[in-house]
Amino acid sequence: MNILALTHIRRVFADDSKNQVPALKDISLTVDKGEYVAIMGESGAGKTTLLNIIATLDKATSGNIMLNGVDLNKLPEKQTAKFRREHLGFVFQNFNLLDTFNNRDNIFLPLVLAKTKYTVMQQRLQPLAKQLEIGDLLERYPYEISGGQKQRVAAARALITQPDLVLADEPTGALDSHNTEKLLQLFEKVNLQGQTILMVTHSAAAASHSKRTLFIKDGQIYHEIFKGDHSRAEYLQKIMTSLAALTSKER
Ligand SMILES: Nc1ncnc2c1ncn2[C@@H]1O[C@H](COP(=O)(O)OP(=O)(O)OP(=O)(O)O)[C@@H](O)[C@H]1O
Repeated sequence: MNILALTHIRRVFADDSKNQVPALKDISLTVDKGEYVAIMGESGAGKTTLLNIIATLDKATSGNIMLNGVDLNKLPEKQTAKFRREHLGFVFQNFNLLDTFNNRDNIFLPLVLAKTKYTVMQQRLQPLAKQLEIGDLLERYPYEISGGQKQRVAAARALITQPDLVLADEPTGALDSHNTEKLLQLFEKVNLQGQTILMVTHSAAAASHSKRTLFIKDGQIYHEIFKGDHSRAEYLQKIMTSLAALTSKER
């Protein structure tokens, strides 16, 4: 069953001199429930534009987009924030935690906005905090913890609503190798538990934790590869070969 379906999505921006910039030309893709998809491509290929449209932060110029049976083109403007909160989880490169709230309240924020009972919030947090190794950090503030810890708090905030889809934009971009590995292992684990994940990354190593990698070039899907029965090392090799082809001047 697919949770996300994009059909012939185009996004054209008008730049300062009113020139048309076709950021996405004709994107069709589906993501099944329980998939873990990485999106790669050179700078300017259209990855963020694509993520913003899926995140309901931007609207396509044309084409259809369905998320869990909801036509996002028809979602009234007033309902987008609520829809985002209830159906999507976000993990960003720069964490986006609020320094005025402690870590527990940062994690609870989407549930507070959804008027969830405190006991339910606590019940959901307990196993997550254990899995993410942040149990001892909940009373501290974001500015009192490390980057890796911040990203695990942000992951808890994304996962606590049990969203249909987690959207991750360069989630390991600001992390050292140890914390990168830790976060990627966590993503793999929650994906095995059924969480659907879509992750934009510039890192082939990060993409090799996914089950499928999509390559975008000039606003179009250029190629996709599946992990299938390959080992992580073999999958990584395939990703790197595809990336080399993607970035070579002849193509
Ligand atoms: N608001 C905008 N107005 C005009 N052009 C835009 C706008 N946003 C993006 N673009 C253009 O659309 C294209 C795709 O941009 P996008 O940010 O999606 O690329 P990206 O693949 O995410 O790049 P990066 O890896 O550098 O973040 C680029 O040519 C960019 O300059």
